[in-house]
Amino acid sequence: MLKLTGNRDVCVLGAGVMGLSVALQIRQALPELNVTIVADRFGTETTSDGAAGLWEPYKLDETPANKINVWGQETYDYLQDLYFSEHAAAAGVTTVAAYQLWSEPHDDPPWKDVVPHFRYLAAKELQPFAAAGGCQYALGWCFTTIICEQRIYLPWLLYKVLRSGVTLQHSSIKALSELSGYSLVVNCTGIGAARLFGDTEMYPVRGHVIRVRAPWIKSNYFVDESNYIIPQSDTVVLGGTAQRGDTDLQPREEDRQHIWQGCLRMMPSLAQAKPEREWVGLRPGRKSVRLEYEEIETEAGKLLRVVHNYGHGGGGVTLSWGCAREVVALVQQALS
Ligand SMILES: Cc1cc2nc3c(=O)[nH]c(=O)nc-3n(C[C@H](O)[C@H](O)[C@H](O)COP(=O)(O)OP(=O)(O)OC[C@H]3O[C@@H](n4cnc5c(N)ncnc54)[C@H](O)[C@@H]3O)c2cc1C
Repeated sequence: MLKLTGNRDVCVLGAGVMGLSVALQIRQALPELNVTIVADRFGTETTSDGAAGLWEPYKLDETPANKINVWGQETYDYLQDLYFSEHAAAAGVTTVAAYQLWSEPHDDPPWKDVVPHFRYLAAKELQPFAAAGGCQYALGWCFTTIICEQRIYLPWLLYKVLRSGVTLQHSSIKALSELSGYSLVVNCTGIGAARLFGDTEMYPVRGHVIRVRAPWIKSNYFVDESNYIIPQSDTVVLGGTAQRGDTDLQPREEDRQHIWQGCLRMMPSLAQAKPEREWVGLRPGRKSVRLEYEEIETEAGKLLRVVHNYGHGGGGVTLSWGCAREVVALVQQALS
């Protein structure tokens, strides 16, 4: 039991994969707290909803490898447990073989011991990819990873959040003084943190994906962090772009061409795939993920206790459960 020094009301600001994971874990670990999720976007309007949900620490810049490995491992283990549970289908969690190919020599990924079955591809295994694309690959590796399909997982998670007693409030926060009624705020605003918290270290990383019908594609493929193929239950996600500082949410023809041509080179059978829809989202880029406690003086001169949890770039799903666990520890410390 927490010995509370203030009221029991905690606000989780944001309803993407981070906000929902945090809200649920606070209620599970600290049931004496009242939790309200405040957000101006829920469900399909969030960045999280557009993500394919592949476990892979992507575009995390200078976030220390040891942090990524701890948060990533905890999330991997949690998702793997879900996969082996009766909830796998309802939660949209599955496992896939992942193949990553590099045209130039490349360092090992720092997270290679987090995933099972990591190994380098032999020359004869690279050969079919090279033949399909009419190119040479210097290196490739494969491993088993998890897809946590966000369009299925987020509604499932929201249901669990509501069942745990969390309240939802649909509003857009313009000033931190609007939150001063809470004993603590967990900041899970993603790209929104730049404006609301004046974080100048944040930058958007624009991502364009195309979803196609190609039910014969069952594995994940990645080339040079440039093009990727991620199977989902109903479609296959083809990517992608990673344009730093670009906030244009409209799909562009040159990106469409880059995605199609790049993915076709990897997997020529995609020429038979039927395009379904496309989407552009902004990854919440930051030099390093921000997960820490801060006391902020609001515009109205009041002290606001905040636990920050944002800036997860292209790996928010991958780190979600592990980050939420660390948030809970910080909340407990701050309120004790
Ligand atoms: C094309 C693309 C593909 C991706 N694929 C993957 C993938 O396969 N695997 C992976 O791990 N990651 C992937 N990502 C990254 C992942 O989507 C993000 O890291 C993750 O969604 C961030 O989650 P979040 O909850 O922090 O932010 P969001 O989902 O953006 O949620 C932010 C929440 O904060 C709320 N908010 C913000 N400001 C305010 C305010 N002032 N007042 C009220 N509410 C506010 C918003 O309404 C929203 O509810 C991908 C991203 C893109 C763009």
